[in-house]
Amino acid sequence: MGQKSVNNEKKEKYIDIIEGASSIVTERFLKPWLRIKWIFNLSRLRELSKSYTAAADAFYYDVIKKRRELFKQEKEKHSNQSVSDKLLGGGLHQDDNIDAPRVRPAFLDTLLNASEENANLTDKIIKDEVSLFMVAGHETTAFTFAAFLYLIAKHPEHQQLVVDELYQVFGDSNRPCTSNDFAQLKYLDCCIKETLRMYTNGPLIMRSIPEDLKAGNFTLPKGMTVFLNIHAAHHNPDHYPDPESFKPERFLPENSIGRHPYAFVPFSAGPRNCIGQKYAMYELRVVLANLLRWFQFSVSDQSAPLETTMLLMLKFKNGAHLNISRRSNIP
Ligand code: HEM
Repeated sequence: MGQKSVNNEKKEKYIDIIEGASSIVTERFLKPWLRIKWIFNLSRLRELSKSYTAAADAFYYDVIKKRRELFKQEKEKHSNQSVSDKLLGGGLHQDDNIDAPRVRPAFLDTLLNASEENANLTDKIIKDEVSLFMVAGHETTAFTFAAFLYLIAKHPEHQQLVVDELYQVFGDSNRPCTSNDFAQLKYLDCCIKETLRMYTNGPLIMRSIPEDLKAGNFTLPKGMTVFLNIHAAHHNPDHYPDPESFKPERFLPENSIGRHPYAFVPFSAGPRNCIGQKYAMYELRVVLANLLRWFQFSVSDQSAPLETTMLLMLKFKNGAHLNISRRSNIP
């Protein structure tokens, strides 16, 4: 959002708010009668939900206010130049190289800039967008990083294959990984995909049906809300034999021939799929490539179970505990 990181106290408060709000959404997932408005309003969750929403809104409005102030200051400083040119780095195009060292506009800056010309883009709308992106963009990638590192730590033979691949691409150089390297990082990609399959962060999504829909022998009536179980699709032995095992090689091109296009949908599919998919994959590849070049990951106890829980999204109950050491071959 173009913000320097907030202090720890604020960060912890924000995490508490999001976890509290997520637990209410999860409870309404699991107890469908709580999705009936008047029943929900009679429950203890209503007041709790209102207080979380108020606290979260205050946090987001504060982020927007501070950024808007900066916008104003910049405008006054460079009154004969467009604010966006100064604050956003200027002259950006969709197809600019993402690795180029020029300043790219933060998402919030783009919205603030647009709101200067369009009064319909109110702070409330901006707040809704900021909150959606903060929640959808943080937890998801953080969880996937943790799951990947856990799996790779538990399976040193696969970790070695990724490290060998990285060595082939980077050798002893310490230049950073960029999108130009992605085509050569095939096994890393397989491991990321296998992580997204095994630990699908959004295991259940919901859709409202706009018209009667035939599904096998059933007709689902128009207006019904259905759950789509992505976790189940990702663990279907017809598509993924031995589904509970970590086998990144399933995603090698030669082993993916004939797999149903919707058998792997960690970012969902269709018009409301994940808008951050491309960015998330970019972030995962760059960060994980760099981490594995410098550090080695292992687990102390191979047999220790890794418990997960659902709090709107999938989470580790007690974290994923890893041993990390520097690689000896660092130039
Ligand atoms: C590993 C990382 C990620 C995973 C697994 C993931 C997964 C998903 C899934 C499954 C959905 C669809 C939910 C549905 O169909 O109801 C979704 C939606 C969304 N994601 Fe992601 N996501 C990730 C990263 C990100 C990032 C980094 C951003 C933003 C920078 C982001 C922004 C969004 C937004 C805004 C939506 C809502 C789109 C809409 O409703 O039209 N996601 N994500």
